Amino acid sequence: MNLIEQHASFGGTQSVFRHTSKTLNCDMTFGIFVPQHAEGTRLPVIYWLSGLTCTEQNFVTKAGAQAYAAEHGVIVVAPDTSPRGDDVADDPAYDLGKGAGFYLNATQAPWAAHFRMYDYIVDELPALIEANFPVSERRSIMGHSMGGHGAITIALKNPGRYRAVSAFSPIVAPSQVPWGEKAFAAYLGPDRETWKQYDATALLASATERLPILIDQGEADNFLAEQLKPEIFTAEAARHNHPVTLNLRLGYDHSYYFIASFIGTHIAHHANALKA
Ligand SMILES: N[C@@H](CCC(=O)N[C@@H](CSC=O)C(=O)NCC(=O)O)C(=O)O
Repeated sequence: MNLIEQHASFGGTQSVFRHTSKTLNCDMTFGIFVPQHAEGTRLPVIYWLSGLTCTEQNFVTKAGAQAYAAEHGVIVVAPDTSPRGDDVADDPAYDLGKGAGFYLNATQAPWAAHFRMYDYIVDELPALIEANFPVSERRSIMGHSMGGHGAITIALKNPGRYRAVSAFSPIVAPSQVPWGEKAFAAYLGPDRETWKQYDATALLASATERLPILIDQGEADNFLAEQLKPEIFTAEAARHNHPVTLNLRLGYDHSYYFIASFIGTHIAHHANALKA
């Protein structure tokens, strides 16, 4: 692991590291905020998953999470959104290939060689963090848009692994919206049955843990009607008695201005669950 940058922030440190990922078969970067803490203590950790076109930098520099993580004494890890490098397959469009890993394990050429973001986020990255930073086994997960899809699906597929899950403007029904249909067809192939394993709405029926899901959604979000459709998810959650809180925020769009406005309430929500 190599340190790329480090800054003092709210009494703690915001760093970016690079490491070689065996899962993704390439070098990856991630951001990590570690609050001030007593020597020898281990802190709970929140994993943040970013959206389309992002690297770790978008969250680290725009969300304003450090102040709240410092206040609550939680570590926050923000990985990149896809494998990177010259030999990694890509597409000219912003919603496929690099920057658009969709937090799944691709099965189709040319993607399958590197695009295994599901295994990276669930297994390799936490193992790396737990071996090198003062984290406890109390972990939670949150994300934005494509990263909200990642956070919710990963929590639903891994009962007992996360103590809280939340999302900003998540893609909750990828099999039913253009972003998801395009990415899932490319990464997983045309058989829609295989898509269900990464579709939050489809996963609700078989979930074995009813971990409450907190969602904040901007009402003025340009992607709301075509790509996000939270009403599909809340209706299915109600059918399965899965607790979902959907806060519709008047006037807010899809941007990090929205995330920064409510990241404090999400980190407080996670901290409560992580410390309970
Ligand atoms: N470039 C695209 C839209 C890209 C975009 O809005 N990306 C969002 C996430 S969207 C869902 O995953 C984002 O977080 N961007 C980074 C940022 O710093 O705002 C277009 O123009 O349509």
